[in-house]
Amino acid sequence: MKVSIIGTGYVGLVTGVCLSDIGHDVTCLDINPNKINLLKHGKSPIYEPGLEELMAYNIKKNRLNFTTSHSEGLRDAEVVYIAVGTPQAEDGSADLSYVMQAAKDIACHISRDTIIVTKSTVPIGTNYKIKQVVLEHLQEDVTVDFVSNPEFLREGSAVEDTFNGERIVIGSENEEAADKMEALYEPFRIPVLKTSILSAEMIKYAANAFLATKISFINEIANIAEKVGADVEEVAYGIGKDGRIGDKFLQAGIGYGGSCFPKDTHALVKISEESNHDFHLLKSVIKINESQKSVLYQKAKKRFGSLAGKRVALLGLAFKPETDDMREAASITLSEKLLNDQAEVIGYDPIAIENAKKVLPEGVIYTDKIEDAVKQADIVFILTDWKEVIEKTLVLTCLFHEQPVLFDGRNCYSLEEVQKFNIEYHSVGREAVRPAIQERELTASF
Ligand SMILES: NC(=O)C1=CN([C@@H]2O[C@H](COP(=O)(O)OP(=O)(O)OC[C@H]3O[C@@H](n4cnc5c(N)ncnc54)[C@H](O)[C@@H]3O)[C@@H](O)[C@H]2O)C=CC1
Ligand SMILES: O=C(O)[C@H]1O[C@H](OP(=O)(O)OP(=O)(O)OC[C@H]2O[C@@H](n3ccc(=O)[nH]c3=O)[C@H](O)[C@@H]2O)[C@H](O)[C@@H](O)[C@@H]1O
Repeated sequence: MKVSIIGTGYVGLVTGVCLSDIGHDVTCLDINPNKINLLKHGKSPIYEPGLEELMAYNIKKNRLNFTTSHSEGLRDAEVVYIAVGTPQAEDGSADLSYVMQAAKDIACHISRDTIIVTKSTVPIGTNYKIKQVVLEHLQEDVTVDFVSNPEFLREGSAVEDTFNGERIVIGSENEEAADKMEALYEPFRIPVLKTSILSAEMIKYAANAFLATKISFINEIANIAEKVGADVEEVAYGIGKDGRIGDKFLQAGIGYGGSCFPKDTHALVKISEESNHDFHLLKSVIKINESQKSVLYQKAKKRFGSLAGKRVALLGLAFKPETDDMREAASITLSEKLLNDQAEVIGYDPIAIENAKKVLPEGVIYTDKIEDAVKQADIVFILTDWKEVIEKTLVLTCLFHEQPVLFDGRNCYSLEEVQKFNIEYHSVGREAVRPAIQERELTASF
């Protein structure tokens, strides 16, 4: 099928590349000329495992094109996806200006019967607004159908998730359009769920809100576990074995970040308010997450009193491993707090340093070697569980520091493993581990 995708970000680009890989003729359109220029040269503007290779393969097969031109990008398209950003507006709601602009652009440039598919995460009822805008601006005498097709991929495994998703949601009020979309996705062999447009839009927000709730729930359990002497890793394992609870998204840590959970939870609170409903639960989830981002800072303050003059290494700056996305990363909150306390901050990330420089406060220094970050620091914080960070941090901290103190925001190590090292180790929802000598001194003083 001839498919066009508006917006070549994490969702639009991955969707376009994967649809071309299953044989569709795909054109990706973006208003950012720098992105399109890179893409035309086979370079991905984002770091996403496997994406660049797949892109190169399909460009070569001549079924994947990139353009900034609406007339070129939308002409002859049978299916047009809207995959532009829906960032958080100041009042917490989703900013729909990019979506509505895309809707106008489509209306002005399509030249045949088209299905307009909204992949961007949009508040319930937005597809009707898109329909209104399109019909107002339509230039040709063509038939347009509307489908809500929310996206569930995760950054860092976006290609893998697209090929192996657990469901594809197709919200439509037109059976023929829904069938056509089902046929388009058929080669993926992923179960298709056909719903109303409004339900499809709601499924997306409900899914993200539920996952965010699981994370805040386990983080609260972690905070209590520390106080009562339980171990959150054991607790998560124990409750995750119950099939009704499930073992996923129970990793305690420094809270969720990223481009979606934070903004989508706020947007759903706003949607609820507009429907005269007070979503107490979700408001608490957001509040818990905000305070959870400071957990390592609080622990370090408690341990050292003042952090002034201390150099803190932040290992992992991106909001999660395998991505260069810095949106709502815990490193932002932490570096601000540390610098405010007159601490020095040295940041390391295997991929995200260039993006980090654009958003972290002035004063943060960077290194592209984890060894340097640990060596130059007085205190080490693990913020993102990159494979390299897990593999090297414990050993490097012990190697370079006379009295090593490690604050682990992702519970990368088992306590048994840590006990083999002469290190002071603070993690989330578990007791602190003290070095053997310090432990002996503590016992002797009683
Ligand atoms: N990032 C993710 O993992 C996921 C994102 N989503 C949703 O998908 C949507 C897109 O998210 P991302 O891909 O992260 O956004 P992004 O910010 O990475 O990319 C959006 C792209 O749209 C382009 N754009 C904006 N207006 C345009 C226009 N009028 N014409 C052409 N291009 C235009 C921008 O230049 C940018 O390249 C959002 O609604 C998001 O909530 C859904 C699931 C996963
Ligand atoms: O709508 C979206 O954009 C996407 O949002 C999330 O995907 P993403 O934000 O890319 O990454 P996740 O793996 O969900 O992680 C989000 C954050 O939660 C944190 N997290 C995740 C899982 C967990 O158990 N604990 C935890 O703290 C991660 O460290 C990260 O900061 C959802 O998982 C996707 O299904 C959804 O499509």
